[in-house]
Amino acid sequence: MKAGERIQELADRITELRDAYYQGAPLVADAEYDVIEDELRGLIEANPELAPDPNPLEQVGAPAVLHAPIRHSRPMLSLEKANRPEQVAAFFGRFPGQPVVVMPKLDGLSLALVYENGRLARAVTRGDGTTGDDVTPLVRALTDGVPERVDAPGRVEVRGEAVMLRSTFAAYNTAHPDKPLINPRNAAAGTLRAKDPATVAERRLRFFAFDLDTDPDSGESDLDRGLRTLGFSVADMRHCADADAAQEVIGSIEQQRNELDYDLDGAVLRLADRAAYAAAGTRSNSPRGALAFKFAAEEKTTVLSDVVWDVGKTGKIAPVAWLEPVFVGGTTVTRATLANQEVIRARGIKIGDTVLVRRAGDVIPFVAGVLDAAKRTGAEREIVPPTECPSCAQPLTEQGNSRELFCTNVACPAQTVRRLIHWASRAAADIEAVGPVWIERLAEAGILVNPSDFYSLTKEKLLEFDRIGEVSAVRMIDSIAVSRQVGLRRAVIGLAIPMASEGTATRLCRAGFGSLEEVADAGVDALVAVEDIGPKVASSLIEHLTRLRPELERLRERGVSLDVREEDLPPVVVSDAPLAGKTVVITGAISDPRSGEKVARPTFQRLCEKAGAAIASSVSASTDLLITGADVGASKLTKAEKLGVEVVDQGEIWRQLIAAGVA
Ligand SMILES: NC(=O)c1ccc[n+]([C@@H]2O[C@H](COP(=O)([O-])OP(=O)(O)OC[C@H]3O[C@@H](n4cnc5c(N)ncnc54)[C@H](O)[C@@H]3O)[C@@H](O)[C@H]2O)c1
Ligand SMILES: [Zn+2]
Repeated sequence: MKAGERIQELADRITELRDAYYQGAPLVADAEYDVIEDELRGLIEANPELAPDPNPLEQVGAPAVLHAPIRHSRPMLSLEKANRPEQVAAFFGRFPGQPVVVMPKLDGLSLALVYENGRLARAVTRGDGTTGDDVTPLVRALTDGVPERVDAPGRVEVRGEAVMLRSTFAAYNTAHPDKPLINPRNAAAGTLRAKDPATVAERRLRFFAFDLDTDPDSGESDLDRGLRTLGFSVADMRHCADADAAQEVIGSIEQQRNELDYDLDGAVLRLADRAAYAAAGTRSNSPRGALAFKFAAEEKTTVLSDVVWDVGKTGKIAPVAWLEPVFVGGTTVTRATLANQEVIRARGIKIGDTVLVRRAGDVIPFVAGVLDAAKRTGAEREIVPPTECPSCAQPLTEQGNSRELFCTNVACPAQTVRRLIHWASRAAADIEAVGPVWIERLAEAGILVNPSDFYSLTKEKLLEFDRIGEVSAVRMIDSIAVSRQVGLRRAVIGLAIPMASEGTATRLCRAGFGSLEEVADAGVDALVAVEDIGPKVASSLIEHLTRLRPELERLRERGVSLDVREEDLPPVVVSDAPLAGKTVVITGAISDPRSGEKVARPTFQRLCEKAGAAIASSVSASTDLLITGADVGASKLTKAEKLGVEVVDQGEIWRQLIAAGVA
């Protein structure tokens, strides 16, 4: 094909994809759309004379269907993209000596908030960049972080991103299996397209500011400070003196991506000084004073080749998608969850479909839906839920409004294997040397049925199997022996009692229960008296521990400890506790200065607790100390600095712990 034809083809496709995307019904994943833009950009660079007219690469958004059009005071643009360090260096090269901030590129939709004489006058979407939609009532009703008043005279315009938090997105999809949202970005955009705020009341959004327009003679010259002074939550901006520093911050934002409660698709570099940013001017569709560094995609499309119904440790039968391998969220994904039959029905998914796979954060990958149903050939097959257990062939029961399927046969072989694997897992007995494949083999041979059976295994028994040598057999037996010290907390986890979470196990220990038998004998009232344990969790504990009574006896007979372990008890605070009353956050790698050995985070936390500290997981205004180990990420430090939290090196804390006799 000639370049000119290809250029036109790509331009048409981009227009089509943008229209669909900005109407809330994308046809492809963003990463795939970006590939098409990149190809077009490359072709136009090589053949400038063949540039299409109009050139979609010089336009912003799509000519939206506007209900209440408002013209922007200055255009709301797209951003120039980069994905290589040289491009970051080139950006710094263009603005020698100018301070630059690096911040996350939030994946939501941009809004312009206009304040007149201190009052919110309008909230407007980007639209086609020149004209957007007035969405003030929806923003007022649904978006957190948009103050009604700011302390500034005249006209002030604040721009930023409205996002749906991942937690809001997940909670909404759990509560509404019949009408799931595709992803947080699409959900945010859809929310602000609603006709009536009441219909989308559970879809709350959050606004993070990243741009400020005020009377040039007044206010702060630094963007971050200017926005904070007005009372906004600001995209997390970090000042960087040079390209190396910026590249480091970009790396740390990408690394941190999984821990954040919002989607981000890159990092934005921008001149920190407002006047310098304005003076840099714009290109046809992007400001010159900013650059977007793109991260690896968390969503891709691929073909759903089959669906397998998997029996879990509690008997839940969950649909698992088998996918053509796809690189997403930093790994190659071949399996993803489809949640339950309601979700499959609501998303209209069939075998053979091209589906959107999302792998964001630490959540297991899931199939978010079919994007382009027009691509169907007719060869797709319905996904039919089973009527009997794929493992034991017993009839299934349906539970809850998402109609989850359960096999209630306690002797179900698949459940047995899952429960054994769970018992051996890290969070429970941690039988490191006996992996899932071995557990399955031993279960098939009838040697393993209950967790207690691990503890009557012998080296001789293992050596009867094919493909196992003396060394591994000994390793397996040793590993099982060590796991006899499992203790109350991890045993509760390992027994996979429905509704009892890891938190439940921790709280039982801290509430003073001395053993698993004590919990089993406690009665509902005593269990409900424990913090955060409700009547349902309490009765599930009693029901299952009563059923498991003979198993508990067998475990005891075989030398397994079901008593509370010292480390799971509330810490006994030493007298003259050096950290008494302090809320501390620990970050970085910790090691004992006396031996140089690495110390696990929970162990160090425990020492700090004994020294009187309360442990928090993230830095906030109520944090007293940030204790830093080796290799500390920039983000926590910046945050501590901003909030005025004292930062202390681990060396100083170790000195205090040792002096107080804690360590
Ligand atoms: N799937 C599809 O079919 C399809 C179609 C069109 C576009 N898209 C996607 O939409 C995006 C298109 O680019 P675009 O021009 O709309 O946006 P962009 O990627 O060029 O980025 C500009 C936008 O980034 C946002 N942003 C977030 N954090 C920011 C920050 N800290 N500072 C400045 N801006 C920030 C703003 O909303 C701004 O409008 C791409 O990610 C593309 O993949 C997808
Ligand atoms: Zn079964």
